[in-house]
Amino acid sequence: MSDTLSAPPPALELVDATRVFTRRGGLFKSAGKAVRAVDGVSLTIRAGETLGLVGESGSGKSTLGRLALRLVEPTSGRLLVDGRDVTGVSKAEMQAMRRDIQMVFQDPYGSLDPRVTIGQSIAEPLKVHGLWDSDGPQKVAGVMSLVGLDPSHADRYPHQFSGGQRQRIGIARALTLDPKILVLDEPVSALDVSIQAQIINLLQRIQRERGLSYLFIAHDLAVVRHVSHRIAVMYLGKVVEMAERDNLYRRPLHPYTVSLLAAVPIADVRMRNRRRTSVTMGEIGSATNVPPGCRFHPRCYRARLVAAAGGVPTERSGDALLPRACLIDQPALKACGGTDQVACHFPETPETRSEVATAVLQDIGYPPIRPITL
Ligand SMILES: Nc1ncnc2c1ncn2[C@@H]1O[C@H](COP(=O)(O)OP(=O)(O)OP(=O)(O)O)[C@@H](O)[C@H]1O
Repeated sequence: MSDTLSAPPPALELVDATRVFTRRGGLFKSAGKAVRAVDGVSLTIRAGETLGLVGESGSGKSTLGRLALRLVEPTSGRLLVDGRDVTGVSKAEMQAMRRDIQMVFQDPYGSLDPRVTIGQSIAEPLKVHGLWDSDGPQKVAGVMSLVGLDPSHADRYPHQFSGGQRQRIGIARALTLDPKILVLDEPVSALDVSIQAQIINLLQRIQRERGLSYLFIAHDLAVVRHVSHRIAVMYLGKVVEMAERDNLYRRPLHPYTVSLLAAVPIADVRMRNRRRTSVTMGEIGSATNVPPGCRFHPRCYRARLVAAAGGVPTERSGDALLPRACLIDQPALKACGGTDQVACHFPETPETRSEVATAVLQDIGYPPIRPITL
């Protein structure tokens, strides 16, 4: 059977989704400037799968998660749920559709009213959606048991629970309406490692039992590797690489992914002795002043490798000599914002396959980037 026939149907699709914010607040230099928090992102979450979403702080992950629920409205682009275009539907229709997509936040304490019992909090979505009836208490007890909470504790208050238990309450709340999709925004980041494992096991068990789809947003690459079927990597509003989990970790193609996975300073070939230096990664670029061309180019070790090896037209940008193609917008750069596993636009040059490139990649613990045809 072909992949197309056997692949599970899409549960959620974002098509060319963009969200632009205008910074408020006169005190900051960036005030009044536009931030393209999500910039032309297309992705699909298939039924029953976990799509991991990684990237540094400020890369647009939370905004993308909120776009999926239309908690923030897209500036442009489309949102499809179960194949149905819900981009332009009314607020009331969208509210009804939210039964199918729910969100779990990093800080469940922040989203739980300290004056309200956890039973009432878990029941709230049923009440908001007009679904509270005589079966309500049983549903609340059922969902509490599902997440490993004792239903007899329904009349307790949030402060009477530990961090891990509060995250279970947050998950129970999200499950009350029996959704098909959960957007999990850093759901374990605030928890101790041992508790993280329990919550992840819980989420995986619920996914198996209920066939849920997850968009799992996280900084922690080890956690994302553990939970995801596929992974999307975001940088300054763009998805720069998306791949099956094992492909991404074994053979990252985008220099940003390589740098993220390496998470160690990368050898800078400009230094003849290849001494370790952190210049390659540096800080994430400015969201209000996105670099032209490939937006990762100011931090890209590979652009420097190519420029250092010669043979391509180069240009000076700041303190670095970089391939001109990295600095200008051209159709080939689309590969950097593509939706399948993609590389930057230099995969086929001899320079990227040079001994130096190989040495650098080995140095940071990854096999050389294999050439692909764009
Ligand atoms: N409501 C808003 N108004 C203005 N700018 C915003 C707003 N929300 C997000 N941004 C900006 O959009 C960009 C992406 O932010 P977002 O929170 O989506 O990133 P993130 O990858 O989730 O980061 P983090 O991991 O820190 O949550 C940032 O530059 C942020 O400052």
